Amino acid sequence: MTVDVDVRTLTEADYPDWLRTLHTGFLRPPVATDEDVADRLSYTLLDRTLGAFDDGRCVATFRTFPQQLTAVGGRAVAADAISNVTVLPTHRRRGLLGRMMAADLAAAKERGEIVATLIAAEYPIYGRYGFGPGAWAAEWEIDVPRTGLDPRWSGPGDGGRIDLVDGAEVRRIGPALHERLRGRQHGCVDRSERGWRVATGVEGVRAPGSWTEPYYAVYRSADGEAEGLAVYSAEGEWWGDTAQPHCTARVRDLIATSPAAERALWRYLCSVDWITKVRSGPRAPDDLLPYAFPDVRAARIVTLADWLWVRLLDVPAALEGRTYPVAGTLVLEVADRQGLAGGRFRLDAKPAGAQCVPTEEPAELSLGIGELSTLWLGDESVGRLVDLGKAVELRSGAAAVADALFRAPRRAWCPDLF
Ligand SMILES: CC(=O)SCCNC(=O)CCNC(=O)[C@H](O)C(C)(C)COP(=O)(O)OP(=O)(O)OC[C@H]1O[C@@H](n2cnc3c(N)ncnc32)[C@H](O)[C@@H]1OP(=O)(O)O
Repeated sequence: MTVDVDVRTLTEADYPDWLRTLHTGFLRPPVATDEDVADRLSYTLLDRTLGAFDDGRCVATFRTFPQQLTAVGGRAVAADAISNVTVLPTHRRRGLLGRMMAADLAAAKERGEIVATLIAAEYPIYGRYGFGPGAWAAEWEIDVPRTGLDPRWSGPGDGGRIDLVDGAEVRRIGPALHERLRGRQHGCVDRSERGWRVATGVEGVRAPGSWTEPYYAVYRSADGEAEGLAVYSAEGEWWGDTAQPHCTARVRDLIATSPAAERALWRYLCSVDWITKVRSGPRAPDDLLPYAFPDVRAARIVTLADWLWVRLLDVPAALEGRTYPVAGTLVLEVADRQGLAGGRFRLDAKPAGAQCVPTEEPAELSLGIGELSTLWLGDESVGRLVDLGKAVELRSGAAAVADALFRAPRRAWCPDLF
């Protein structure tokens, strides 16, 4: 069935209807209170918010905002961050997402954004639009008694210290700490001031009583510099059948700018009396975490899934925006069904910098824009893509060259959900 549905940007008057549709699409109660509308409008960019309207009623939602995404090597590139994608169940599978996505990606390219990003609700949705999974997330569960850590531990032995602080202190030191992390961890995205206020309960609390104040632990090095932050809550049985407390610490955020701070914060969480389990929240699959314990098997991955999806909109700018561990040259044939970023490109990479330009030279490796987007964040093997039939080696040895160029020493990590 085809319907005459209008896809366009919003006016403020459209917003309550748009918000009810968003809630319905995400299976939340279809109610937009005045407070909810006012709060969300305070940060929503209406000219980057799309709706589909059937006979004047909003039936689909799509919102984007400008974002900075850290490339391999630490440089930030401009991203079009996509969120709030829904289509009402009455209007699904009629191409509305396709129309909104096409309009948005064209607008993002026009604005000069180099990549688009999103966190996918389901794996099969976004590959068709040229996205590829760029950073995976692992959630770990730590069985604290099994770690083999000395239970008498009461703080870092490296001259640093851990202090419990309040939300105001987190708003004071958190942003700078995160900026330093973002400058060294590819896959990270910038956090807004509002994000820190939401994370500390002073903004964005949508239902009375829905906010639970967490604990905030800050690691400071021997010279007093804040190098790490762990935000966690606790839940569980204080006194169960075993006459023992069994509590779980749920990590809402754990960021650090030094390995010492990171290790000390995991150690701290495993030293809190009554805590017998720790849930890590989304971590890089190669997180330091399990090796912080004498018994590495105490930390088990309970979920491992694609997390941050990336879509290159400008291949030369994206490939020049990251670093490469070795020097090498590669001619890539990039297919893009949306016609936004494909073509043949010659990459001249050196550790000091790269040049990428369109070329007529014979291609050495051919692949889709989604596969190149995945490789861009350094988290996939070209050889594996060739074996899967997702990349084709047109010159023998090209996959090995590409692997040497694209792989990063550590895996990408995006600690944020947006
Ligand atoms: C970034 C984020 O916000 S992630 C959140 C995404 N939203 C949700 O998951 C909420 C619930 N789902 C929905 O609202 C909708 O089903 C959406 C947004 C996922 C898809 O919207 P639709 O308008 O139905 O998609 P549309 O008709 O444009 O489909 C385009 C193609 O994607 C496919 N597709 C769409 N959704 C899915 C899915 N969930 N799983 C597999 N394939 C899908 C369609 O079959 C279609 O394939 P085709 O091009 O081969 O025919």
